[in-house]
Amino acid sequence: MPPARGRRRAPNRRPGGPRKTGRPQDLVRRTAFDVIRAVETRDAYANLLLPARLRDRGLSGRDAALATELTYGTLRGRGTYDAVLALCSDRELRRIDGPLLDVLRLGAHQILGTRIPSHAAVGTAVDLARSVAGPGQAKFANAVLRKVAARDLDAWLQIVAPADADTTTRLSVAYSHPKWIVSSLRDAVGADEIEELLAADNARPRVTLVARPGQATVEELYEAGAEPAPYSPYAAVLTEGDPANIAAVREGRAAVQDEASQLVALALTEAPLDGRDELWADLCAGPGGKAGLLAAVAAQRDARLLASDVAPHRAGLVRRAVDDRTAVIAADGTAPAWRQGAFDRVIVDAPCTGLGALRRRPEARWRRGPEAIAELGPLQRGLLASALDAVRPGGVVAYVTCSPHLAETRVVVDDVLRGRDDVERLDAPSVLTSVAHDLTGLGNGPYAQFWPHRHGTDAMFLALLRRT
Ligand SMILES: C[S@@+](CC[C@H](N)C(=O)[O-])C[C@H]1O[C@@H](n2cnc3c(N)ncnc32)[C@H](O)[C@@H]1O
Repeated sequence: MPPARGRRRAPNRRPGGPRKTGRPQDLVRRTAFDVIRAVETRDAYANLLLPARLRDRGLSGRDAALATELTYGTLRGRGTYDAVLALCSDRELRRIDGPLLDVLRLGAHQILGTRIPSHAAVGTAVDLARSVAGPGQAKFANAVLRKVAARDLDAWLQIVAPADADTTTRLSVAYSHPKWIVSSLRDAVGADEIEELLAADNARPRVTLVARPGQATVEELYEAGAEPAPYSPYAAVLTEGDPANIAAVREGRAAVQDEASQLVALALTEAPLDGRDELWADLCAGPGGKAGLLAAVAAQRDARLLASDVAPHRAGLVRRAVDDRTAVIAADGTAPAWRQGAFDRVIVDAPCTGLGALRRRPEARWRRGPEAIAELGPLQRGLLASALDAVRPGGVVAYVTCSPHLAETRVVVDDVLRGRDDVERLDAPSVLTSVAHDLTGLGNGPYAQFWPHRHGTDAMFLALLRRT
């Protein structure tokens, strides 16, 4: 591996914001850095902020792809990179200023997680350190990153995550997940599959589209360059290109939506029901992914959907995803604005830790600790209880989370049902297999659990409950 050389100061470098006339490569790294900082300092979401920054800075094609890879890779690998950096730095990481530490993480990712030659990775990171933290810190960054570059990732992993370490610690460092998440995921998936799951969380997710029935077809998406998706009858996979370049997506007839999200919504529409099937509700609808699909299916069946979310701006986003036949309101699902027993089908896609979507939101793993589980529990139980009251006897409720954590999934459902004798559990895996092609591996029922490593989807949980 060639040694990293000290870089000369680039002409016209300003210590502040990115230079408009800079080399694209500087702008690419600066853009990744700015998004990583915003995630760190103001709880920004990388998947929302990055596309806006790429647009503002005129980055497209390969430059946009590199900025995306650097941003997501650094956020994803932070746990592993911090363990390596801690061994390469004579300062404790917590004593390093936030911006400089983020430059070091970005540099470590380029060195250990990409094919960028080490000397270029170190050099560009040192330039960035000089720009955001000054010349003295650039020297420090150079010294640290040259040590990082002395080994490849496998060699570092043998040091920071040795085979004889305690399993949770080893997996936590090797797969860059906080220990509490490793433990929780192992409780949910089992010891045999935990490594595959953690590895899948670190893989780049495929972009899946939904062709909203009655508005677009998968054939239309194939013609636009998408490919068949394995499970959902309405899904297509986009292997390259920007979804916004597809007319059906631009016109709101199709959308980006994970296949498991599509299937849990479809399962609600197909769960067996006696009698009337006219009025459906989505109690946690924002920003409208599942509501968009439910509204499209409802229109074909002459049913109507009420889509509600407690956050007015999120209810506003739902409005854009549904047709005019759908009523959209901002309301607290635990304090119903509707009469009890009003609906035939209700979905509660409960607010949760999002541990099932770590592929798409890599920063989520660092954002909250295990206390989030306890904080969300009462709300999840309140929303499910309210949904069961909102559905008529014989009607069906889907309880959904984008987390496989047992305390957010089966424990919530079991707790709520323990207090009532008017609910029966339907076999969610059977209903899901009836709406999907070739779907297995969802568990033995009555609940269903999708997994990134088994299905290539988010780890979505589904319970289907019928009022008696
Ligand atoms: C997991 S997201 C829903 C995602 C949505 N179903 C979709 O497919 O796009 C959870 C939503 O619950 C909403 N929420 C949180 N507390 C709520 C409450 N008390 N009543 C209704 N909605 C609530 C949040 O604002 C958030 O939009």
